[in-house]
Amino acid sequence: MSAKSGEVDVPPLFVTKAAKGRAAHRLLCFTIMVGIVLIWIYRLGHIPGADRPGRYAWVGLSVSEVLFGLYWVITQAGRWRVVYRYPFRDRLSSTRYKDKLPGVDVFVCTADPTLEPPMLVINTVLSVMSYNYPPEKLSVYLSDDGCSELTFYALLEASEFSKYWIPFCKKYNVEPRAPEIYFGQSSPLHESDFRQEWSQIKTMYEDMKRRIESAGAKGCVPREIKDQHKGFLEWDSKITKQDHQSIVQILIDGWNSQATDIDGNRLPTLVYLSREKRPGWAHNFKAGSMNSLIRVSSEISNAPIILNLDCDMYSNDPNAIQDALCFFLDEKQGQQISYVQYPQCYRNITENDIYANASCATFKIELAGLDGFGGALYIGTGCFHRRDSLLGKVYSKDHRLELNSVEDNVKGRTVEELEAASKPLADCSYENGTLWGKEMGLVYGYPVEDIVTGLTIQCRGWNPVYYNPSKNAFLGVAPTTLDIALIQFKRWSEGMFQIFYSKYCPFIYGHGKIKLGAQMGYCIYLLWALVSLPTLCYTVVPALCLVQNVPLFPKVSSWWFIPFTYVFAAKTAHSLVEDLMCGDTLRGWWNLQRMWLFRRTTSYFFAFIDTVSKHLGFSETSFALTAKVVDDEVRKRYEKEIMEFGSSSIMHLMIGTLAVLNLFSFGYGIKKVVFSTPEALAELVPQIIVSGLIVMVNYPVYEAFFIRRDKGSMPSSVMFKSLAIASVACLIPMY
Ligand SMILES: O=c1ccn([C@@H]2O[C@H](COP(=O)(O)OP(=O)(O)O[C@H]3O[C@H](CO)[C@@H](O)[C@H](O)[C@H]3O)[C@@H](O)[C@H]2O)c(=O)[nH]1
Ligand SMILES: [Mn+2]
Repeated sequence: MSAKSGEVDVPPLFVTKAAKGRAAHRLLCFTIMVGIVLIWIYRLGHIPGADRPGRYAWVGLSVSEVLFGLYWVITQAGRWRVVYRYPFRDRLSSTRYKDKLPGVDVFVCTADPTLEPPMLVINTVLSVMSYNYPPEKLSVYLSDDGCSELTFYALLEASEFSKYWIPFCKKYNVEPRAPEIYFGQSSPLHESDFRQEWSQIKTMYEDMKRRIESAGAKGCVPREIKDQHKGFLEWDSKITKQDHQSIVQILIDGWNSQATDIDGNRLPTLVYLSREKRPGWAHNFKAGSMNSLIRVSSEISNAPIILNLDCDMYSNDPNAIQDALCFFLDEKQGQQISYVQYPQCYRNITENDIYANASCATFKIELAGLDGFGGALYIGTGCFHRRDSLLGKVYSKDHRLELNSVEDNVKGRTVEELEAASKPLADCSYENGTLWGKEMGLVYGYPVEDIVTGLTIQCRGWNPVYYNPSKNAFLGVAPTTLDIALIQFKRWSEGMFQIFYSKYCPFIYGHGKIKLGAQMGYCIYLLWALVSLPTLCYTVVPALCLVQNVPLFPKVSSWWFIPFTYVFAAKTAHSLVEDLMCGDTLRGWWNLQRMWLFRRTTSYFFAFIDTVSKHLGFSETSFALTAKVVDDEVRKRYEKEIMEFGSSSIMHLMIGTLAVLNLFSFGYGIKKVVFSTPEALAELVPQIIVSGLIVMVNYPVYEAFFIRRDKGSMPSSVMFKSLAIASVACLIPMY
């Protein structure tokens, strides 16, 4: 910067670099595109005459291939301009920024003490309370949509335990700072002060865990404990999850110099919130809870930076705040940055990731690709926000980060005064007639509140950042059964398709506000539900036509066979190489292919159906919470990477039926190979290959049908239904 402008030239706090190999990748894309166009030309030029069978099937496949091709073009937005971000944490620690560190409010959301056990929740809370960050600038808020006395009790215990845990963490620099994980990982070898303290803290932790879990088993908090804190008075006999007043309890008043740990150091502020719920009031799921958190925290600490976490996402890096601040505080580019999104990584991924939860390529490449177009997604957790942009402010040049401290904001008020002042902000009626949920805070009406909110923030002129550090900053819990995994994807794909169908459709809403690449990038996800249709067509039609000897592809010996083979091989090889480069195993990649098929034919398809039925007014938006705990037997199977089919859900029926159908057609194909002339065979070979591939991918389904006998195998009712539906389908003539 020139001396004229009066600013000093300072080294940047972060840099952005383009990924390597862009030219080679673009060349590959080009060849694939040529192949896709050739396929379209072939389809158009070879439609069977009205007198030949398979005309409709042909049209179906053609439409599918056009949709696949267009969708493929859209997905290129995630790979065209990949960029990586590199913050310089060390530069931030220079004296230049010492007194410029902003306050940080951490929001943790929980919604159900059974699906999200209090111990899990407080581990997350403890991990963020012990960040290497000045405690007087750090406040942690827990929003409990479950309004559970047990969760409150656990948080109260955690506030006591933190007085020992935080100094222990900082003194010995232990990691990670979620005690459950830490104590489960290692133990000090040598006799030392450290070891002694380690055992003390561990015992203390286990005692606390026992108390909390026994209260959980009884379903209530013991009387003698309840008498120790005024907060329990809120839970009278009438309270239920769906019907209760606002509860705000400040458990640690971090601005008070008396609130210290056992070594006399200040503690971060800790607040419990359960917003009001009343029958008949829409509570807008997580978005509603986040908006209450924004308001309540503004009354208490009002930090300019907000970190938003799901209750299962513990902090794995005690210095993560510093990294994120490098982006916000950078002199030149920081002003415009609205949020810094981290990838959603999991702690419980097995070696070959049977349910493909890790999505390496998505997190390592695609999201970084969207960032290249200025379209970094907000994915709901692991995200640092600027309070102002989250509140709905439009970006402007003279915007600055208010560096107020908790103390300034509290203005000498007592804990009771603050609680009383913030409760009304969490009441149902508070938002009436305001812009909350529309132009302020998180957007209401979509089960993926995060994606749509991120989009609106970008359209207001802000520039978010996607940052994927080599050391995971947060680790959550991934689904451990097929059903849970598919239901999660159903919620996502449904929510995203609803956005596509709304006024927020990126091509319309984002037009002229964000780059075309970013608009397309959003649609990679928003169109998930729609790609279920061509995928279903491809898994059903070639198989049905095969059993009736109706050819749908060019002969193997024809030139036209080449583009089909090339597009398939190039895309497959590309995804394999990409996945292996991202650190996945070969089996992991194979599992991903299976989950790709399962998700598209179940989650996305049912999401599509539900979206349409909602559009017609048959049903309402819901939010199916992802369970974070399963019973021991199920967990063991997950750890052994055995697929869990043990329920007769519609998802399983769909998967089973498609698997059986392709097994039939593949069997029929093999019979043909053995008994027919090469002439009669040549036309059907491509379909035999398609069915063969589907059969290979579906191997665990047959195993669950015919071989396995454990509780995670497919219920026999599902098997009989699948067999029946597939057999009937094979008898329908194809015209
Ligand atoms: O009414 C609700 C429902 C959910 N939650 C919380 O929202 C978080 C996410 O719910 P979860 O069931 O774990 O969903 P996931 O499928 O893991 O969520 C992903 O997708 C969601 C959008 O569908 C985002 O909100 C999440 O941040 C993102 O992690 C959890 O902490 C819940 O406690 C609430 O606070 N209130
Ligand atoms: Mn989750």
